[in-house]
Amino acid sequence: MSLQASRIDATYTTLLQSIFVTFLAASIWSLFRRNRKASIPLISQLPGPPSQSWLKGNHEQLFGLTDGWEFHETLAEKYGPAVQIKGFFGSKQFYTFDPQAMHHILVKHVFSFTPIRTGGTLLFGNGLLNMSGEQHRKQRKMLNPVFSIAHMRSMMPIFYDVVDQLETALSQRVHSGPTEIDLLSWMTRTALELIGQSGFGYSFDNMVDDVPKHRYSIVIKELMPSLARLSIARTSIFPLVIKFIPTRIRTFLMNITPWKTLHEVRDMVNYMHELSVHVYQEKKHALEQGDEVVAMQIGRGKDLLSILIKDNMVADSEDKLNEDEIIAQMSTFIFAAMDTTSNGLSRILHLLAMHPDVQDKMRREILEARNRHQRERFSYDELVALPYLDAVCRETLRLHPPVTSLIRKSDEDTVIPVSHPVQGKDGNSEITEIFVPKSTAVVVSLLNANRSLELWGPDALEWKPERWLSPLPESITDSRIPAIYAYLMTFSGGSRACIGFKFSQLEMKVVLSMLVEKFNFSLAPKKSIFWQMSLISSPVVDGGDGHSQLPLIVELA
Ligand code: HEM
Repeated sequence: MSLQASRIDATYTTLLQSIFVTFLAASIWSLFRRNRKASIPLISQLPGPPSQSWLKGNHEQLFGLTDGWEFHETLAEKYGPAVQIKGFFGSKQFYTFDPQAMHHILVKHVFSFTPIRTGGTLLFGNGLLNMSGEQHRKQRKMLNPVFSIAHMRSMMPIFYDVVDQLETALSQRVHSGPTEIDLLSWMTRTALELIGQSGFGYSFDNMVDDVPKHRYSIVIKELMPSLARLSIARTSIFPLVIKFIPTRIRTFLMNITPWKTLHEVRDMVNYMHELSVHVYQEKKHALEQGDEVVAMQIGRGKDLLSILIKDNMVADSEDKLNEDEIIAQMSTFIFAAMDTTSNGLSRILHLLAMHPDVQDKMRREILEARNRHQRERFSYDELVALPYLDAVCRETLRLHPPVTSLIRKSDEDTVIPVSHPVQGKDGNSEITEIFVPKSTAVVVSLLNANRSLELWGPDALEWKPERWLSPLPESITDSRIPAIYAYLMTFSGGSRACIGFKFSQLEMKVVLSMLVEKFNFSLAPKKSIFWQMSLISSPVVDGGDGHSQLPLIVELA
């Protein structure tokens, strides 16, 4: 054999050996993974409540208007932080408030879990709430700075102007003595006006009329009930239609479908979109005319939209958002900001009415600070430095998060770890991670995370603002809970966490500091208030007609 032939032979043998070794390693790895996968506990091995029916599973209990609270409490008490619940048609769902599992779902693998939304892109276009992956990252990059503390500070005058109008409206209604007022309605008007003026430099409401007259205020109130009437078509048929049928054919089909509610929703969505386009065009036009013109507008150029348009103009081309994306943020912000904040604020007012001692203490703190600073309007720093006001806000957002659960769908097979071993439903096994197959619904309970006895201590279910005036227990500070704010899951965590949480905090503090100083709030006789659980929890009168309201007695303090 020639030297060259034997070299070729040796190379050939080495190549074959390498292929064999690689193949062997891959087979062992795949066998190991398969065995590991097979040995990872499944959702069905987790403890959980019995299903109400094969068709609906635990769905109605999970979002039950009246019994939802009890159901969530039972889940935490009886089954712990990693639970098996049932969805439609016997499907298995994973319910959790375990810190490590939440970290996996909301932070580490955030884009492998798609949010299941009420209206999705149909309602709010390509706004932040509906984006995922790279597109979401790009929008967040442009929008995060818009919500900076510096911008919140510069919005203070707009906040005060709106709340001044609220204060005047309430004063006029109580000048002749204690009067029953539906404060939810006023908090909703205030929240819409605040996001209108400081979000887009646009006024929706003069805050004078008994009921708001602007069509947007009416539409935004009617939208959710109308969507609810679209029922199962909204969650099961519409996503498929959006995915597979082009927009033009979709619109044609929608127009010829003889369904009144569908047409009403179409008209509302079109109207909201047209208004957003109109506001955007006006803002852009004003910005082109220069700072002097902008300064004369409602937002004085300090509103979120003006800041976003200006930032977007000078952004690198790969970071720039297109016009549709900017316009879509307007409905997104209104939807995300209005009912969350107004119900949060209403909850605080309700609790203050139930606890006059807390209300008095808060009023004393505000009056003392007013004397100390000798000014009609607190500066940003003075306002956020009021400890008791802060404690009342935090404690209410802890015990009563307006959004109680987040619902996600897993986009791939995944293994979710938990912080502490969970006892399997057989009573013997200790589960430290759970195999969650692709397309499984995952429910993150913000409510139970905030109320966990293990994390917050034995008094976790009590409303105690004082807990925030001394150091929190190590069980919560060391828990590695993935919260964006004060160890509370109220605003979620990770890169999809609430972008408006500072805005909302500020809004609450401006409203409370002005109202509690001026007015006294007490419970209306013979009207017991019940908070119903839905997408965003809201108050109703027990035994009433079921419409959301918060009647309280208001009088000058
Ligand atoms: C008490 C008031 C509020 C609460 C409890 C709240 C709660 C939340 C929660 C839990 C999320 C996460 C939703 C999810 O991942 O499925 C979220 C997201 C969001 N919130 Fe808030 N929010 C409040 C106020 C606001 C305000 C005032 C704004 C705007 C000015 C706002 C804008 C948004 C936006 C745009 C998102 C989507 C963020 C993203 O996907 O990147 N929120 N909010």
